[in-house]
Amino acid sequence: MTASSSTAAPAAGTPDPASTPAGVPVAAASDVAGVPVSEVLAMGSATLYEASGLGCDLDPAFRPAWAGARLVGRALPVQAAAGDNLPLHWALEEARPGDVLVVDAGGSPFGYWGEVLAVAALRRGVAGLVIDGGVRDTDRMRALEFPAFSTHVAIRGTGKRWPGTIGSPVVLRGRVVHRGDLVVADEDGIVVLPAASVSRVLEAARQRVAKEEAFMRRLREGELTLDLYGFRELGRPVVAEPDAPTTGDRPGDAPVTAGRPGNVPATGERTGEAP
Ligand SMILES: O=C([O-])CC(=O)C(=O)O
Ligand SMILES: [Mg+2]
Repeated sequence: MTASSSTAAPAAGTPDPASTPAGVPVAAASDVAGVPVSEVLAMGSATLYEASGLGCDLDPAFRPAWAGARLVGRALPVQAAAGDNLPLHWALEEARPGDVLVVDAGGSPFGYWGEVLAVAALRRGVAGLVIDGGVRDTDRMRALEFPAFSTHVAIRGTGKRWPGTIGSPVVLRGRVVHRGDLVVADEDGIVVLPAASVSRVLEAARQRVAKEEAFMRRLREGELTLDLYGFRELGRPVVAEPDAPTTGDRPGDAPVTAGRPGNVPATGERTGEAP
């Protein structure tokens, strides 16, 4: 399930230990609970989001710990206290191959996770980490090709006082994540799909990909998105002539060469300008 820009296609098998350049075992699989990993990664989070029709995106504050990180897996929700990563150590025992640890750590800037936990996670087939909190050792995680997504990169260490919860739903910045939801994360963002929606969303995403591929063939031949999508009826902008003079009064003023089209409301119009 782990994948990165340098891992073009996940190895076949569930899990199929491979070896990173660092010599650390990596679990990779061609599918997670029947979901084709390489196809889903190729679709990407944005296509899945659009195809889903669901409010399934996580807050854009979640970013990959290293460029090219991406993952597909089943959510294993973990609740941790601020500045305490004890539940993450327990979660590595609970996790099954193909799981993604989805951790609510309250958004605190601590180094909850790093190289040591990544090595342990890879050995157990964990597909990656999503944490509302901090990670560290990011260059080592890149070398390990362990995909981690977090709201902070932070070096401050954590305590071990509260073992937390594992497997109960967590709320990440307003989105509820249940155990077994499908998590897809890449550089565009993260989607969390309810398990019951996955086959419908994948089929809708396939149709969207096919439609966009057909559109892109036509765009390469010179057609415009305005016509392909039927956007012309939605309104026509005021377009200044390339050599039209500006008013010259204030820097940044747009050239004024045409009137307002009939379907644009007059509210917000600045006074004292040419019609
Ligand atoms: O030690 C920790 O708690 C987090 C960390 O840096 C690692 O896993 O390497
Ligand atoms: Mg460390």
